[in-house]
Amino acid sequence: MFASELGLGWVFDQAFYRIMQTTFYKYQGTGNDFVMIDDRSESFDVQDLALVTKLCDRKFGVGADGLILIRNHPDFDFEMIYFNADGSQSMCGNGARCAVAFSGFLGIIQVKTSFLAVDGPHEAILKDGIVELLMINVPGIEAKGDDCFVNTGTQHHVRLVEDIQNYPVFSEGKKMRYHEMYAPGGTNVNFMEPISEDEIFVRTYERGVEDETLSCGTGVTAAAIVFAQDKTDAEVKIKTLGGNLSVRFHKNEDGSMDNVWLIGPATQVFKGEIEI
Ligand SMILES: N[C@@H](CCC[C@H](N)C(=O)O)C(=O)O
Repeated sequence: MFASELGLGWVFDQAFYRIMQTTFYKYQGTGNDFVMIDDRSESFDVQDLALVTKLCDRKFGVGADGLILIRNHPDFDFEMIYFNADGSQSMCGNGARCAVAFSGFLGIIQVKTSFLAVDGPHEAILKDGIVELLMINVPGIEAKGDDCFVNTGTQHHVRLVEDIQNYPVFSEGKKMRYHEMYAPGGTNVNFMEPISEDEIFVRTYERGVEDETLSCGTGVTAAAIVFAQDKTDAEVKIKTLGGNLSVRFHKNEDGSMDNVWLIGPATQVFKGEIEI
């Protein structure tokens, strides 16, 4: 209802309307796209999952694979709060790279940053539109039949396949995403094919989007770790449907990984106003 309907007049209508407006930005990292909101005022209601799903809806909202809030934190440059398109929360590698680029745009950070995400603290370097993101340490690779499972801040099943361009990512991904061994939370599902001795192609079915996305940062990190598991210091190039990324890591004697870096572009696409 407008204020004028309450007899308060046009001036109050304008004030009331402005209060409802929030600026958002759209970012993409190798085609994984996000609604990005500077929420340092903490005015976004994080309990309002219907609003998150509405904003991410590609027909009725802005349209995105996820929504990210940037908030202040006493011990870090900023905190990233990430929601999948269905309102669930997790770590997001491409989202974190976009959050770093957005924080640079907002003037919160310059080149180096340390910020907090749901899986813990991260460091990153922002230079010429490329974000190098330090991921959490990875405890190791678990065998899952012929496939593998790796936690790179969130859950990832990884399968080696042939002819990846024609692989049924949606149907096979959906099967593993809901497989009983991952119940009740489920998992993201990645399919990878080696291109050369240091390059792979990766396609991902993403939990929370419930579809294949053009790229998944934590997913390609998991795939790179499986691919180069025999190396002590690895550098893997990755092609996705949405562009190119790279991952480097150090493998310890106990099978764990540290110094895990995800590297690639993060780009602002447009800016708009929404009523929330
Ligand atoms: N696209 C993300 C992964 C998002 C998290 C995932 N959907 C989950 O529920 O774990 C990325 O770039 O890492």
